[in-house]
Amino acid sequence: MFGLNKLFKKDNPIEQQIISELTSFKNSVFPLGIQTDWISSIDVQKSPIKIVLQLPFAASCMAYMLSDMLSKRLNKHIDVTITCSLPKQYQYKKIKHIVLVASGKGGVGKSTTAVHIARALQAQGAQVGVLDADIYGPSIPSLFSVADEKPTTQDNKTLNPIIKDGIKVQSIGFLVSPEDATVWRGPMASQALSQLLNETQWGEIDYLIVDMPPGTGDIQLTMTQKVPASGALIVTTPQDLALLDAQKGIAMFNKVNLPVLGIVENMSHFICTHCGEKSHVFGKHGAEQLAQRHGVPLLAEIPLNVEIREASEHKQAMLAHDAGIFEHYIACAQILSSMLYYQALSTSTVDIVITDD
Ligand SMILES: Nc1ncnc2c1ncn2[C@@H]1O[C@H](COP(=O)(O)OP(=O)(O)OP(=O)(O)O)[C@@H](O)[C@H]1O
Repeated sequence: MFGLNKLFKKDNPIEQQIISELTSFKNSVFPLGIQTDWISSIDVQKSPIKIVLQLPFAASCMAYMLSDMLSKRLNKHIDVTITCSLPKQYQYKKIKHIVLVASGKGGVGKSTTAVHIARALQAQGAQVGVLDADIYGPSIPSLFSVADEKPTTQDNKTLNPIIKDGIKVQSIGFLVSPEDATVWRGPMASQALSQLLNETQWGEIDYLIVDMPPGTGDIQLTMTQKVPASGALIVTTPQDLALLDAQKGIAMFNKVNLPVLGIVENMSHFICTHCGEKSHVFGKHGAEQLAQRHGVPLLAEIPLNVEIREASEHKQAMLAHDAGIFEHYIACAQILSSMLYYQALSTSTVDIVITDD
């Protein structure tokens, strides 16, 4: 509460109103409001009024909506800037969070989703890595258009990740041919994943996104057990078969007590570019019902979209940050990042001091 006293001692009424609006603002990214110690500065002398927030998760794109909300409420021109600085709590080496991206069924857009969520986290100020553990079809190198590159080594023991657009990329596809990897059994695959995780020079990373092989069998289970992850994201399409397999994915993660952070429904609907009509090509409400049944959030409903397909197939072109469709990934990344912050907060040890008074 130190921050609150410090800030409220200032007697500028506009400043006080801004603080009060920010701390009482709640949505899915700020479920408990904006804490006063996240407010770095408020400059009411400037026009527009400048506010700087430093968040412990990656949600800098919330700045637009907060600027708009405050400008309307105070009837003044207010400009919010957000930076991201995660607490220095490491889950593994210098990695703060590891998130597994999984799907029960192949071809639902798991790798595409993993890549764009990674990019959305990075676009919001986080340091991000992507580890491609999909032994059946490692597509991350081609999605980042680094398929022809090979990781280098300085000490002949560890590998440097490939760095693309500021994201550190490592893939099983850089090291073994897919033909060799598809015949692996669980222990070999999980051993390869551990090696890639341990023997890559990740440096300091906020979020390591792991693209898992599709399916819910022995291989995926042993791989999950080998990685000290914060949680898993399940990607599915609205089709019955995909949903059934997504359910098996939830059961698999429950079995090993790994929190399912949420479900992403990919190819959720199609919006006609001519008339704007929304059609549910593969069915409706399936992922929503699945999420409700298992008490996990539905983090995004990503449309079937030609820009997404072209971005992954034209290899040289990733989905541009300013493409309208990218907003779906931004929104998903913000909630994911906020959830991970609150999850870590609730699991970190609290020292209880009992005093006489
Ligand atoms: N929302 C979308 N709209 C249009 N095309 C998409 C969308 N999501 C993914 N795709 C396309 O679907 C194909 C499969 O995607 P992707 O490789 O990401 O699936 P996957 O689940 O990782 O597959 P697997 O795990 O079997 O390798 C790709 O051609 C990709 O461009």
